[in-house]
Amino acid sequence: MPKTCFILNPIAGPSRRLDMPALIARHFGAVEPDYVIRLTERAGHAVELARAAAEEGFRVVVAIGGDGTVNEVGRGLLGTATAMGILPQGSGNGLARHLKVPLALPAALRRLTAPEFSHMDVGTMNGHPFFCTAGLGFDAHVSQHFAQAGKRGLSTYLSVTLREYRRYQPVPVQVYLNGEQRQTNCYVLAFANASQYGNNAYIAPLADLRDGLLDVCLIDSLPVGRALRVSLGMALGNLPQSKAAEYFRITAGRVEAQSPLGFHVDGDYIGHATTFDVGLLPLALEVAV
Ligand SMILES: Nc1ncnc2c1ncn2[C@@H]1O[C@H](COP(=O)(O)OP(=O)(O)OP(=O)(O)O)[C@@H](O)[C@H]1O
Repeated sequence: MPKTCFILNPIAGPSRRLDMPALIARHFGAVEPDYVIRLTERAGHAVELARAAAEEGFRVVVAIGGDGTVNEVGRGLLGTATAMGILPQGSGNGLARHLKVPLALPAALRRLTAPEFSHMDVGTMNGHPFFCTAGLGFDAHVSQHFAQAGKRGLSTYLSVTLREYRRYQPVPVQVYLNGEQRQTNCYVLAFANASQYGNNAYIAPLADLRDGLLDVCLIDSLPVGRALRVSLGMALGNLPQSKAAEYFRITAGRVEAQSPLGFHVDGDYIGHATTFDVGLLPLALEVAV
């Protein structure tokens, strides 16, 4: 059993009152255990906790939460010899689903007692690492308003999405991908390292965590008929075939927006900017799943 540090985000996901220490003890042992559990106290704290655990020599640091927690733990572990595990406790759990981590906690914990180790690519957006997806436009706009909603969970997310759909206006952008330049509107410009946003919403179903490439999904406008095709395509995992979105594969890209545009990494709204540099760090993070 690898020496493991669990980092628990107590606010992630739909509120549940699980006795996590007892569940972990059942699988990892309660007598002289070779693991610790540490709770985050604020946003950003998991980066520091993960980095400290790597310095203490833990072989695996497990993020207990959703993609925001995974992002923080992953950032803390970049450049260290410690692997990241995931106990999915978020609302969307995009990376966990992509990596086929069991969503049922007992099964996920069992796997962590003897995990498989491998490396995955890491994306960067204006220097912010991402493990699942990053994006500009409507999805970032929704992340921003979701963060301000005061409530979390899927139903809040869906109601914010519908409300903001009626208000959102796309922004003209210059996009530089694979040495080609194009002028377009950015309704959604998603950069996918993993295939989905979470909740099996497949924005880039062919994305591969180990191919050294980011899959780019461009949607330049979203009238109602196309919005329905995009939603269905994301749910069925056949958005590329539906022709409701355009796809590219890149190792690096740049976007220049005519006016400030919001961006997110791994579902968390970061801020607004007018230039965006996107890159990839091949196989930069070790994962234990
Ligand atoms: N103790 C804390 N108090 C407040 N916020 C926290 C705390 N610990 C972590 N956070 C923040 O909580 C945010 C949400 O966490 P996370 O993304 O893991 O859950 P989620 O949004 O429910 O799941 P998903 O991203 O899979 O939908 C993260 O951005 C993180 O920075």
